[in-house]
Amino acid sequence: MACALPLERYKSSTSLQVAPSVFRQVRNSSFVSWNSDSNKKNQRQFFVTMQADNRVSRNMHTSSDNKIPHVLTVAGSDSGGGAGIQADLKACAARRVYCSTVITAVTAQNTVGVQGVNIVPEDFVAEQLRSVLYDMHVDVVKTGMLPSLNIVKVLCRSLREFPVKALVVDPVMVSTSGDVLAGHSVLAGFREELLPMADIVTPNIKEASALLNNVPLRSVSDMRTAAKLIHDLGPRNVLVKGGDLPDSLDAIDVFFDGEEFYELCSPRVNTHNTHGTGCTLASSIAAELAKGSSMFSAVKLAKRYVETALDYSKDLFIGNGAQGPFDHFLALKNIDQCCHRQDSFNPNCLLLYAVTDSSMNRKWGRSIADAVKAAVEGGATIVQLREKDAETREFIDAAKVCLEICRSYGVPLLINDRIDVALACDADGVHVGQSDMPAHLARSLLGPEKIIGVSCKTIEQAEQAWVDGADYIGCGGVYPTSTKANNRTIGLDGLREVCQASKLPAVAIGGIGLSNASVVMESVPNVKGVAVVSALFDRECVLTETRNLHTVLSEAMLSRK
Ligand SMILES: Cc1ncc(COP(=O)(O)OP(=O)(O)O)c(N)n1
Ligand SMILES: Cc1ncsc1CCOP(=O)(O)O
Ligand SMILES: [Mg+2]
Repeated sequence: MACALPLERYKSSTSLQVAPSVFRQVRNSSFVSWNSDSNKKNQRQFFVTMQADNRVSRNMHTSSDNKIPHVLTVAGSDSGGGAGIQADLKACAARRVYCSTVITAVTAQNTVGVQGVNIVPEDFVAEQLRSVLYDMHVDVVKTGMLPSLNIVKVLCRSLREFPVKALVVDPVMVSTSGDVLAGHSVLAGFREELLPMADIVTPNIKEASALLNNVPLRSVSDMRTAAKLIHDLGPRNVLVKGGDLPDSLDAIDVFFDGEEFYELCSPRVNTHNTHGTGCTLASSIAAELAKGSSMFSAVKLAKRYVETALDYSKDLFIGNGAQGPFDHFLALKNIDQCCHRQDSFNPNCLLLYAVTDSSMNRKWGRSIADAVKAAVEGGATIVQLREKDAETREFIDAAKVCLEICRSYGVPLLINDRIDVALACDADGVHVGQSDMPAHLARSLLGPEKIIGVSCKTIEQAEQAWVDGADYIGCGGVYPTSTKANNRTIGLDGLREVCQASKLPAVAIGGIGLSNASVVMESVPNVKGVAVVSALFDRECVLTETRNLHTVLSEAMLSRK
């Protein structure tokens, strides 16, 4: 029976003294070393002590402010470093999540194929699981290669003993080179034990077919049927990956949450460096879940990350085989800057969205930087540089200065229309309209971390923005405006209709200012904020106008609660 022990007892308990020697013996000997009597004794002593101290150690972990999201991967090792445990470790590190590992098999593998597989005895898989789960607080477990039915059973037993926040199952069966990694008997374990426990399962076309007694999958419609049938086996969500679907220009994955189907479409990256994409995707989903994302955002973020990494690595040359690995860290080339940027988009920053205008600044004799500084000092929560007639070089220079100002206030800075300028100054993102660069292309150029907003007047456009990987929509013009010529006004009703249907957070734009901001916030409950040009920048004092608008919006938010 587990019991709570005082901290002093924990500190001096034998677990801390026994553990290192136990681990040394494991490292210096073969897997069967546990058969010796003395090791068995040590092992027993180790876990009896760990069990007794379990509550104390868990309390220590959960109370810590420095807790880092933690994924445990249960998978096989790939000596080539592209897939398996190695891909999982890299993906989690790139997504800034701690990753512990339970190795189920050691493969001799490279970019040509799998030359050998050594399955770890199930007792020792159980041993590794105990070592991690007794000691550490694991948020999410992700599974990859589970080469025997007994290993599946051992894992399920551990998961019942140590429930985690989420279980991500990548039902690895065949390597990219076509080598079999899990025999037929494992399928029964997946169907009967593991899948019913899974929060998501991520089969590719071949794996989905194998899980369903080899039904052929040839189209997106077949993938939908398969997703539904796999869902019937028990997992809460299913992602059928369509990368291998023949005759398709785009890569289409089908996500099914038990109620709705979503087709996640992305342009196919033309590269041979795809070894490890399945492992990386599943680990990245696990990482996002560990950080607290909902399932659907975790899937979208993970897909976005994998697509970006593939695109960055398309010309990489590692190994002479047909399918090379990709570089999980290239997207983080600018790792220092990434570290002090916000981790992911926070929709609350849409509350007071200040959009600059060069002609207004000229009229009032201000530089872009002066206008931006006054707006962020006054409480703008996000800034967009909308400099329609600026020269490119001038625009980049001004954007760099504005970025420094915004970063010092922790306010994101986006660039209107100009993806090139956003890249050149490393802005936090872009805002694009229906006739600008499509959001999915902007995403592939900017990478997974940047914020992308899309102007939408219709439900269909909002749906497309979401499919394209945007973070928010700008919806309007709500009221008539003279800032944007020939812009159709959609009114409060149009705003409400689009916002209610949108899966992305929305900000209202067009003719909004002090006099009507609270009406907008009150009449459209799920609008996140207002984007404003003239009410801030076509005024004598930008600071005062922003402060006043901030007060109005804060009050509107309070009255929503
Ligand atoms: C937040 C926000 N929403 C909408 C727009 C308009 O963008 P677009 O339709 O591309 O028109 P231009 O601003 O480029 O004239 C926006 N800029 N910001
Ligand atoms: C850029 C834009 N997109 C739709 S309306 C609009 C202009 C908003 O400007 P203002 O806040 O001055 O009405
Ligand atoms: Mg535009």
